[in-house]
Amino acid sequence: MKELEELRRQIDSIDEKIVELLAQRMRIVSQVGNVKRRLNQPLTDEKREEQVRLRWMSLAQKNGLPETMVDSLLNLIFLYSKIFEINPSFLKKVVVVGYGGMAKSLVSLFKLSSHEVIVTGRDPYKAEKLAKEFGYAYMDPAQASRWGEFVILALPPSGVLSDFVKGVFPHFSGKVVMDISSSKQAVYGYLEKASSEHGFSYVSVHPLFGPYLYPVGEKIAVIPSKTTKDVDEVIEFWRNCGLVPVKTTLEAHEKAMALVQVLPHFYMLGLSRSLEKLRKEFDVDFTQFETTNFREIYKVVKRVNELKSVILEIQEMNPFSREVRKAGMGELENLFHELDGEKK
Ligand SMILES: C=C(O[C@@H]1C=C(C(=O)O)C=C[C@H]1O)C(=O)O
Repeated sequence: MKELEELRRQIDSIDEKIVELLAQRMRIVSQVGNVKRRLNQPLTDEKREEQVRLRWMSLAQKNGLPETMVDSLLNLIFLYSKIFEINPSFLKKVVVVGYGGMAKSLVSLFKLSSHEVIVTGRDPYKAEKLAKEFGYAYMDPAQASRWGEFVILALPPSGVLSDFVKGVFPHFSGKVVMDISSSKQAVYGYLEKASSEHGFSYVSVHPLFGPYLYPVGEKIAVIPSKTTKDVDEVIEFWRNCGLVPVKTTLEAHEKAMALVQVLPHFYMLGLSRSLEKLRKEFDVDFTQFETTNFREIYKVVKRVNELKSVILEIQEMNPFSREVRKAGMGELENLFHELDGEKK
């Protein structure tokens, strides 16, 4: 017991040094950012990253550490370096309307990249609670919208279409307004029209990740509209938050989501139901026998069930849903007959 405690004390003291050194590295990275801005150079320097990587690899080899470990650590360090290099003059006043999982995920990113943030929403208490968690403040929706430069509608489509948001439209004038819905069908045309009536710049975005904290390195789809003034500024903003922006069109986005969300979710819901049905029929607890593949698959099945309301909403709203589900069914049937045929 004593021996374990002593070893853990040593680990704690080393961890302290690692964190201090990382902080020191990030402070210098931030100075590099200043120099690059003065010299008008891009923040990412792939050649330099390659040199750093080679140097780490050789140091790791000398010290008996696996290359894969160095690789993962460096990927993370490079990612965060970009955030620490951010142009302070690029920092934005961001209003987050909403306090759900995705609102929280985005606020955590904004915090990481030092943007100024106000959280607002229909329920002031819930909005204030989220704001305070990250050291930010609440303002009422009208006041917040006048204060902000970027307004993020982190709401489900029903929220975007509500009278609550409609009432705030007049205060969006001159701002950049973004929705984050995964299915754009209901909201895109509506917000585009509102933006031209109320004089705001509308850009639709879709974070391609779930409601997790600090989703650095994940992708975000960016869909300009007729009223989008400066899409490059928006792309730069999301890049500076540590995300990877993917510029696209409404149609390409909906088609891609039909393949990336509608079809896999459809299969997963079907799999979930079949498993439940067969579990009863066979009277067997399959979870005791899970294999490596099954464990991964079942994790997804469970997540899909947890997010069922959002998932059903996407099934309902994506304009290509029916077509994609039909194709999916057809292929399952083909497969069924093929496999049946092989048996005979
Ligand atoms: C810090 C720099 O900026 C970026 C971050 C790097 C790093 O973390 O080592 C390396 C290259 C750049 O992409 C730099 O150019 O030195």
